[in-house]
Amino acid sequence: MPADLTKCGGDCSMDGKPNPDSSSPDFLRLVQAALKRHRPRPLGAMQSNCIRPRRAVLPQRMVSTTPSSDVSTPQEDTSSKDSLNSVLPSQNPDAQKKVHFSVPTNSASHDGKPTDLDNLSSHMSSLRFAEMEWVEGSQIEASSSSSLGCNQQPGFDASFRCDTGVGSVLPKKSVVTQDNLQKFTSFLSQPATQSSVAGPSCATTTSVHSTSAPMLNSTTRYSHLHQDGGSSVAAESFGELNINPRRIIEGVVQLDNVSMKETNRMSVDQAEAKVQASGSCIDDAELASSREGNGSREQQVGLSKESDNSKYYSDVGKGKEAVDVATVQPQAPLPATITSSSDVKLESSKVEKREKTATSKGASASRKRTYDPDLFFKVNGKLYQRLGKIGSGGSSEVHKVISSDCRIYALKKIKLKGRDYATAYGFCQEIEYLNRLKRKENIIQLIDYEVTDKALLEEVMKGSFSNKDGRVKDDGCIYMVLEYGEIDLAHMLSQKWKELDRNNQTIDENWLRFYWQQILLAVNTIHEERIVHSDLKPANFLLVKGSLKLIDFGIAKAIMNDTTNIQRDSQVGTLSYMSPEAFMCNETDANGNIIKCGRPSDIWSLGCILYQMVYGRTPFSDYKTFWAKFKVITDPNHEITYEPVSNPWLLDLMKRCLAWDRNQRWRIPQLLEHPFLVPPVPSHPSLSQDHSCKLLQLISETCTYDLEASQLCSRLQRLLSYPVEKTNQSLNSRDPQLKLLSQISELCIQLHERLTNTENK
Ligand SMILES: Nc1ncnc2c1ncn2[C@@H]1O[C@H](COP(=O)(O)OP(=O)(O)OP(=O)(O)O)[C@@H](O)[C@H]1O
Repeated sequence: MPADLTKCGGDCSMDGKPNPDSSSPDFLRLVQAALKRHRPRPLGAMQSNCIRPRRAVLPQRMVSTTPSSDVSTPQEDTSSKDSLNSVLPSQNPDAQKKVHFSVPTNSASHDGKPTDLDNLSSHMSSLRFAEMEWVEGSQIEASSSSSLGCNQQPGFDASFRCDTGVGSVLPKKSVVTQDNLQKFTSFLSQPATQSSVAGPSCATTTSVHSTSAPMLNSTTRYSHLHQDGGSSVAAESFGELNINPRRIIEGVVQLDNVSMKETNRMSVDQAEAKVQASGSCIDDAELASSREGNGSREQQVGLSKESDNSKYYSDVGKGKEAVDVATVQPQAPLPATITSSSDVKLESSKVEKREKTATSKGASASRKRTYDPDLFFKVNGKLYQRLGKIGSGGSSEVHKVISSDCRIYALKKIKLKGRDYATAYGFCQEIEYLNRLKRKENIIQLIDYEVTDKALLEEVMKGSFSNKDGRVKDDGCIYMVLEYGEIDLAHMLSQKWKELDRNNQTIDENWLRFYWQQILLAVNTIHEERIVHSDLKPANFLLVKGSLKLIDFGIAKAIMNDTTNIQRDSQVGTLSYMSPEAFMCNETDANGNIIKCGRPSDIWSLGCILYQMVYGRTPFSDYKTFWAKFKVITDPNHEITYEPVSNPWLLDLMKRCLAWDRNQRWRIPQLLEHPFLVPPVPSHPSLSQDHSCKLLQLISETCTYDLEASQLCSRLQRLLSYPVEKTNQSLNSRDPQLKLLSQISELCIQLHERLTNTENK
């Protein structure tokens, strides 16, 4: 079974029912005991999803406000071409990044039901995954078994309320331990940020370590994020001094064998002298940056005063590493706040000088290790100290890290060695998408990245893909430095439902509205960019500074310019959130059209998320195995069960998203206008005594599920109740009176037609 597939479950035991395959009392006792030892940390703790999904992008155009067929002929705006097209899957059919499972092409009948289960079965077994591994409710087993692809870390809690597709992996320790403290102080004192000779970051990463940064009690101390998304541990205390921490951090050139205190007190001139004396390759441009960044000596003095007060800083700075000159090629452009003013000052001659240095030193020198790889990651010459593992997907490990300027990030490391080029190519596409989504506030921000296999990266960037059959031989890795998310929606939901269960309550509608709207806005952002995510689930929404942001574009796909759909070679997604068409992708439907996935597929996943937010479980959580889910989700006649809810609009909303026919599903702009989010203005209290509106009230009550009729009723109510407010003019003269009457009669006719049509259906 492919490793990715194991993550697809997402169908961990979220509904609290025992997994029949793991119900051995002894086993459960052991697992429970283990979990009890590791209580989750609340906010600030790291999480991980245990069982991962797979998923899809679309070319640039406005999102249609009307649903359109996914099986349709080209409908998209062909004029909008973008760079992503060059790496579209259809152009590179083998480039499917994450192949979870592939349902045989002929295994489904036109109505979507599997007709040749034997074929399907043999196909699936050829992929070497067993049905039992998909048993829903096996979250705990999944968490504790690497065979299920969830490498839960010790010290993490794995308790769930529902099948979020995420292992609740809250790190027991997200702060630097005393043991690591010394190493970290050394890190701060060392020339951790090297000049990346050829990269764009080289001009910006003249390294400088703030000695006054509060020590690494990062979960509690980092107080606000900068624009680049990094959580600045230092920011809080700098703020007190009314000093721009960035300028100071970037301004002080850190030297080896110079204690932190000394460095603090060192003037810019002294720093320059030291740099020159050290024979490092930090050039004038960086020193210029140093000058500019430092602001004033007074600032440094202020800074050192603060650092003097910190017991942590008294014995640091005995760095052993020399300033390292990395020769990493330019890759991700750094965000504005990371790009220092030195960028501007870099003259072309100096850039050339750097490039020469880089070339002469050779590639091997660039990655020469002068740091402890167990403690640090190096990305484009910048060191990041590990603070703890956040989680691991089928393809990656994600770590919480801190940079030398005391910002907290998430670092995603994908090992490429042994992978086929098509898969590796797909991984690189995530970078492509994240670059495309830069500065989109509801998408996690990529701060920096490095692909150690330069040839591969070059191919992705050029959009070519020649080495289709080969495997990555080198010890290649992709490193992505990402904005750090405090908690994901899966864990938030898990905690919320625990709380609700404890107090015997149901979900608070305003809570629901708040997060649902953010979810919609985030997905709208990618849909507007013609990207289909394909793996929407609670675990892929991270809370960053109180806002939900979308992550994991590992299997996202771009919609071609001339279509509304993405082309897939295999089904992708997390089972519990997968749309019927995702299960049947590339099959033929009843009309002989090829079934494709598009934005409606994401809407289905959103429906599953909303359902889970409302009920605490996903719509198909009762169906435990892969086959049971496959059968029920692909059955157009299957009726999803909806328990009663107090707000009929909420029910309506879930149904709009979970319509089996993808053409019936609402698009995001419509969902954003749905009455659940934008409730109709309630009638004025006096209206209840107003007999003229009684009829409308009665009609409203009988057409709860008819959005259009309800809206017509409320418009009529408003016109009748507040005619002046509506017309914005006096009704004393005949003209406005007649105008109003004609408006009312028009609405009455529309309502009449609507109700007649509904009756006749
Ligand atoms: N920026 C981030 N901040 C905090 N946590 C993150 C961040 N990015 C990812 N994570 C966490 O790390 C884990 C793995 O991340 P991600 O889903 O991106 O990996 P992946 O390998 O692409 O997963 P898969 O391939 O299985 O879908 C998840 O639990 C996620 O919550």
